[in-house]
Amino acid sequence: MTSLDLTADVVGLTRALVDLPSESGQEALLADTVEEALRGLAHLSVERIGNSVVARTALGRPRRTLIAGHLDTVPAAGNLPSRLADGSVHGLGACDMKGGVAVALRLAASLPDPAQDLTFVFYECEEVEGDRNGLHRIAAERPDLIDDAALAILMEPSDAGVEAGCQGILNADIVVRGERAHTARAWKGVNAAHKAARVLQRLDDHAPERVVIDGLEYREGLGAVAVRAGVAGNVVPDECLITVNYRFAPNRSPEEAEARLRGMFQEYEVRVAEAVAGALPGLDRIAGLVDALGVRPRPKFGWTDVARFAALGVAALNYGPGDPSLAHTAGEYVPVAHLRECEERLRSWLR
Ligand SMILES: N[C@@H](CCC[C@H](NC(=O)CCC(=O)O)C(=O)O)C(=O)O
Repeated sequence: MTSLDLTADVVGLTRALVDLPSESGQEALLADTVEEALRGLAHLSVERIGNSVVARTALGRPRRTLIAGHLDTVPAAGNLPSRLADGSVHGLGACDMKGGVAVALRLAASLPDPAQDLTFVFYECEEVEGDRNGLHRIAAERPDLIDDAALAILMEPSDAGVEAGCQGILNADIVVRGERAHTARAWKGVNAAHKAARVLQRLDDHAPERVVIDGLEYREGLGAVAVRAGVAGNVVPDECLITVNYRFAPNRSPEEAEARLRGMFQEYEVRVAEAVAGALPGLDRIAGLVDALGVRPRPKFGWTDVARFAALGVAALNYGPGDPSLAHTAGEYVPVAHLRECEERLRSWLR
């Protein structure tokens, strides 16, 4: 098994993490490697839950801060192994979010006597359905490991600035029905794939809302991410499923988001697969760290586990290296300057 040297420079550590592939569901080797490295640090007690690793100090400080990063990545896109070019580390997960994980590991190794107690969480399956998420499992099985923090810092890519709150997600299928027929006598049937064009057009015409909360403008999004139809090459399809992904502002509940989607497609069956709340920015609760970092918070458009911490009553924010708009792209990278800046700023705040 590869060993991680947590005393090494954050750039080398980021590259080592990228070079240990860990698509969602396949994090075991990376989790083993992270666990082994953390167990070598006498000031941390380490627990393993599935393929997630939690490491905590127990110094009796009056306040505890939690720093978390997910170990998984989206599927590879010909972007391995890592490479260092133009002042950035390139490769699968470099931006989302092995750069952030490297910063957190460096902090775990280099702060034996911090001003606050610290909890580090490196977890599995963030990029997939919520019930597979490692933090979901920890919250269900060992809430004591994470619910005593006053603040949680998610090292999600946020351009080395603070992104507050996060938007909710709703995934659903819109079902378009037709009638089967032999394609040689297509006029006897109704082609559901053709009728689906009306749904796609409505989605294309839709102008997503912009919602301002605490001075931050959250941009909603609604679009098709898959279209499925087809019985056989000589059959007029009687069903077409259009899968939509709706990103809704954090002041809407999942129920409200669902009602809005159903209202927009009243004449169709809408099958909701998953609807997860976002998190309000909560700027008053994160002001201490935001002021110390000297940054102006921006809104987080992607869903992150700040929502889970908000539900647990723990104040949380996104602060990590990498441009979030590069997340999930084949060309993702993380600038070396962001890695160094995030590490240094967090270290001086925690020290
Ligand atoms: N359980 C969720 C998981 C999706 C999480 C993912 N988050 C990010 O990509 C954060 C990076 C960013 O945009 O800043 C997402 O928003 O898709 C699910 O249901 O898909």
